[in-house]
Amino acid sequence: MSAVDETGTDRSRVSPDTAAVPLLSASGVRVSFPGRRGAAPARAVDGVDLDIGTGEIVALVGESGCGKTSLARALLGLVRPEAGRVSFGGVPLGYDSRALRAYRRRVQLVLQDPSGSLNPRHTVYDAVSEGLRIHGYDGDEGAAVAEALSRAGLRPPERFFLRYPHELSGGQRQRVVIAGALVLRPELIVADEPVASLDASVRGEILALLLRLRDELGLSALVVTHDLGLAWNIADRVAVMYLGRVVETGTVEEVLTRPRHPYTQAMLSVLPESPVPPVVLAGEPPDPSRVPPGCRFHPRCQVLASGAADDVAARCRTEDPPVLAGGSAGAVACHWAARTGTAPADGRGRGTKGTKGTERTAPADGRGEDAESTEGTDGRGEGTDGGGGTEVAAGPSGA
Ligand SMILES: Nc1ncnc2c1ncn2[C@@H]1O[C@H](COP(=O)(O)OP(=O)(O)OP(=O)(O)O)[C@@H](O)[C@H]1O
Repeated sequence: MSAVDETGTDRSRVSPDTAAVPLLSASGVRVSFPGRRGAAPARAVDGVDLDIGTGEIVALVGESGCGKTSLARALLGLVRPEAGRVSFGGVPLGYDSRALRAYRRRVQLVLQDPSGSLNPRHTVYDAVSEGLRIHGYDGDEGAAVAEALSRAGLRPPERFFLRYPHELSGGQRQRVVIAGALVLRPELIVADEPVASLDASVRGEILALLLRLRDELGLSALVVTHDLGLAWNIADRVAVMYLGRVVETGTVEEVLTRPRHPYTQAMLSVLPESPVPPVVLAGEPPDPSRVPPGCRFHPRCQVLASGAADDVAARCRTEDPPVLAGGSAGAVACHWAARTGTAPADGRGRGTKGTKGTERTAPADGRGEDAESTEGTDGRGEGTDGGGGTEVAAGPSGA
C-alpha cells in the first residue's frame, strides 16, 4: 500500500505518535472553499494532524487567513472535512444530527466577542441556560446555571441571574460566555481569540480563569489566536499554522524560545522585545487558492533568500515537507531546520520563560484574577471569585 496520503504527503516519513489516545484528534484534515469566478479552490486547511490531550491547552497560532478558524470549525464538527478525519476519544466523529448533538455537549465553543455573542435582551440566566434547554437537560436547571456562573468566577451566582449584558463589565460578560460553555460540562473548549476584545487589565484574569478550569476540571482547550503572548501565557503546546498547514509544533518553551521554522522566527522577530532585528517577509501575502509548490513558505523564506539554505534550496522549491505528526513531540516542517536539527545560534531565542502552569508570575498590573471579578456594576463587589491564585505572566508580546 502506498504511504502517500491524499495530501500528497509521504506518511511513512512522519514519526509515529506513541502517546495515549488523544481526547481530540485531527488526522490529515482538509477543508477548502470554492474559488470565486472560476479561481482555484481556497485550500484553507491543507492536510493537518493535531492532537489535544486530556487537560492539555494547545494554542493554534498564525497570521490572519492561515486557516485557524477553518481548522477549529472542523474540530468542532461545524464543517465536515473533505479529507481526513476528526476523532474524539479515538472515535471518528459522526456527522448525522444526533451524533453531532451529542458531540456538542462534550466540545464547546467560546467566542471572542462577548458583546456579539450575548443577546442584549437576554438575562445572564437566559444566556447560560440556553445550552441546557437546547440539549433537553432534565436536571435542576437553576442549580446548573448557578454552578457554571460560580465556576466562571461570578459569585454569588444568584446576584447575576437577572442582569443584562449592558449591566456587566467586559470581563464579566466574557465570564458569562464561558459559563454558557461550561454549563453542559464539556470535556474540551475551543476558545477563539478569548481575550482579544478585552482591556489589557482584564485579559490576565480571563486567562487565569481558563487555567484554573483546566486545573480544577481537567478541561482541555484549543485556543485559536494570532497573539503569541496569549499562547505563551496559557498554552502547554503550540501549533504554528501557515497557509493551511501546521509548520511547527512543540511545547510553548520549545517553539517560542527556540523557534526552528523561519516563519515562526519571523513572527517572533517582530515582537517588541525581540532581541533580533525584525524580519520583513518578502513576496505576496499567502493565498490559499495558489499554494506554492515545494515548501509553501519558500517564496517568502528569509533563510532561503539569504543563501543560508543553499544546500537544500532545490528541495525547498520542489518538495513539500511531510505533514507533522499531531502529537506532543516537537517537530518542524522545514527542510533547512530539519537538516540543522537545532535552533539557529544567532540569538533568535526569546529568553527564558519561567515556571509553567499555575505558578506563572503575576500579570503586569499586579492584579490577580479576583480583581476584575470584584468589579460590580454597582460598586458592591459582586462576583468575587475567591478561587483565584492562578496568575499569568507577561509573555513575548507583552500580553
Ligand atoms: N466561507 C468562506 N468562503 C471562501 N473562503 C473562505 C471562507 N472562509 C474562509 N475562507 C478562506 O480560507 C482561508 C482561511 O481562513 P480562516 O478564517 O480559516 O483563517 P484564520 O487563520 O482563522 O484567519 P482569521 O484570523 O482572520 O480569522 C482564508 O484565505 C479565507 O479567505
